[in-house]
Amino acid sequence: MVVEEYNEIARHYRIKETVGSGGFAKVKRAVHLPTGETVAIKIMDKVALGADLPRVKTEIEAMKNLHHHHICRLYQVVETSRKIFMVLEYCSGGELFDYIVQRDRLSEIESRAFFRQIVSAVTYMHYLGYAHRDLKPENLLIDDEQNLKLIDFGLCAKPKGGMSDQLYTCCGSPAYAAPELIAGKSYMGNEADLWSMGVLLYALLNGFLPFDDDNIGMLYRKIKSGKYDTPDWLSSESLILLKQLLQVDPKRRITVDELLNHVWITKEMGVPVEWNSKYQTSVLDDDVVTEMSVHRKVSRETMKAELEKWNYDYLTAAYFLLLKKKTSGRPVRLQMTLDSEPHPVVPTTRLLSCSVVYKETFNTIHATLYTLPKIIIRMYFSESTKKPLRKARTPRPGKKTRQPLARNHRDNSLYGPPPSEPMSRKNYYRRDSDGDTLDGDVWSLENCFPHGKQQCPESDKHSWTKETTPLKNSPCLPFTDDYRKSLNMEMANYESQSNPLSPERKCKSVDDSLHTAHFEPMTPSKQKKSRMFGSFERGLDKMKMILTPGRKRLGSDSGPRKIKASYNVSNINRCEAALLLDELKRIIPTKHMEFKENGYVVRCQMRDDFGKVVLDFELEVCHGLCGVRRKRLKGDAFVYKRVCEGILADVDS
Ligand SMILES: Nc1ncnc2c1ncn2[C@@H]1O[C@H](COP(=O)(O)OP(=O)(O)OP(=O)(O)O)[C@@H](O)[C@H]1O
Repeated sequence: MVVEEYNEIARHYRIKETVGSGGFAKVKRAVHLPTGETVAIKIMDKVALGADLPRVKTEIEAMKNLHHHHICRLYQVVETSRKIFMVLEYCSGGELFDYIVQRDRLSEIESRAFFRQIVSAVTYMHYLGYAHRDLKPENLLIDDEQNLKLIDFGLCAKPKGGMSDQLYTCCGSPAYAAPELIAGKSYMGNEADLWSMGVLLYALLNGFLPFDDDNIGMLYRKIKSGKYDTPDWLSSESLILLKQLLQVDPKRRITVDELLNHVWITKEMGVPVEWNSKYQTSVLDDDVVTEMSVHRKVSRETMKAELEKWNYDYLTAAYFLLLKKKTSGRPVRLQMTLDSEPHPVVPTTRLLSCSVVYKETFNTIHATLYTLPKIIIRMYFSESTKKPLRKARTPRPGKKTRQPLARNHRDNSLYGPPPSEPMSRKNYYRRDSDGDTLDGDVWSLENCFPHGKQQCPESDKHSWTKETTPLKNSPCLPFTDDYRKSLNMEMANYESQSNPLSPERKCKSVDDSLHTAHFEPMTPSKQKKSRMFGSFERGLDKMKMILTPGRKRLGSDSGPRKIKASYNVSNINRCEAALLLDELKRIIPTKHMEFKENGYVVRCQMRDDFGKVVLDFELEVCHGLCGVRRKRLKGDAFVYKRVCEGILADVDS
């Protein structure tokens, strides 16, 4: 039963809303019940991961070794027969990308404050022998104290021979990729990271990318040339540092050691970047151990011995979260007893990190007793709207299949009607990422490196499945009320998610980046090429709508939501919500996107020619000054930005 997949995690966490999703995962906010602390839970489906499962292992292993105040902390890992849950430090401030979007570009002072944190995290990683290989503003989250936390270690590499070892796998996001990497040469992970940091710094200071082009070939040429615009507002020190970072010859590129003390980095602060971790893991905290031992009714020594196993189980999570409370000056108190008794998870594989002993003992008993699911599972699609599904093209294992270059073409057939091959109910459930009727081989984290050798897997070895859209004939189907309710449901809502986790690739190899070439070129008038994000905001600002009173929206009797100003809300003057919504709905299909409407929320999805959802975001018309809340759920941030700009430019025209 699907329910069982969540039992283990539900013992200690109350799951809340989805806060993001990537190629691999859906990320939910959750509350850790024993401490009351908020966490993020990254949920991955093993079948959907397929051959990318080793990347998850890479990420978990790296996060277990990396303990730094600017690296997102891993608290717990739960592996069930079909799911992997990573419980992570929650970053409430969103992505650095969105932060820049809101501000057009950052001041030099603010850029420096953020960049120092990035330098600190990356230097720490490099000293521990790790290269991140996917540094970009989407992978830097902001916590509630405005500190950056680096995430997404699925592509990181820890060369056996240390940083001097050459790497060969071409991965990461193309706009941030170093010239030696896109040239297909061997490269050094740390040098490639420094190039990406140059791109990042440029984006912070300017609000657009140094190398950008709709055409991937052209983008590569620009990167290899190392030539970029230097706007007037850049100080001479900034220009020097950018030049040192964006050196085409990796051997002439600045090193992290030089960076720590760089004149731009230390300007106005006077001190070099402190890269040593502020976290202490070699000695356990006495107060936390005492609190936990009292609750577990064991001696402090026993408690210490359990914690020192660093199993990344519920005990590790409780330890880290109590420690977090302590460091932020709050009482080190558990609000409920730490329950060691497992729920009846019936894993086909051993958990990666949880104590296996108790699981094996109790699983047998509970598997027998546990018959009634505790929660109701809803399917939000009614029969009439259930989408016909089909299996997407399945690249043959072993055969390296690249995403077709055709994505470069601006050919509508790429977005043509989704394949209509119907899928049986059985198959429907079979491919549901949160479903329990999936069959076939399910790998575990333990057996995903059969030869004990970590490889960057060829992500194209998936058996892709896709969900065709009910929008084929009708571009505007409202969500049902059930779905609306389900948005607020906690456990029961997993089955009713509108967008089951799709097995999108994690490794955005350079060829993969052709996703970015999907979009119509902007006409000169629409092209605000020099700006990375601002046009989106401006486009919204310029929307003028005619006032029409009192129109009601399906499923939104109460009208648009009132939302406070936030980093992802754009205010628009002089408009009426209903008309703004109509206009958005008119424009979105012209961008070859599907959408679903739920009240004043329009969820937009774009698929590639395999039918895979490559971009997924929400636009919500809000009340007040009339604003649009935007939320990227999935897909490349720059593609998202371009699509949104395109929509708004059309609304504006
Ligand atoms: N710890 C966190 N706190 C808050 N939000 C988070 C956290 N981790 C991830 N997210 C959100 O979820 C999104 C997806 O997470 P992540 O990048 O780890 O998933 P992924 O499947 O590995 O993504 P990708 O395909 O980009 O590699 C992030 O971009 C971010 O918006």
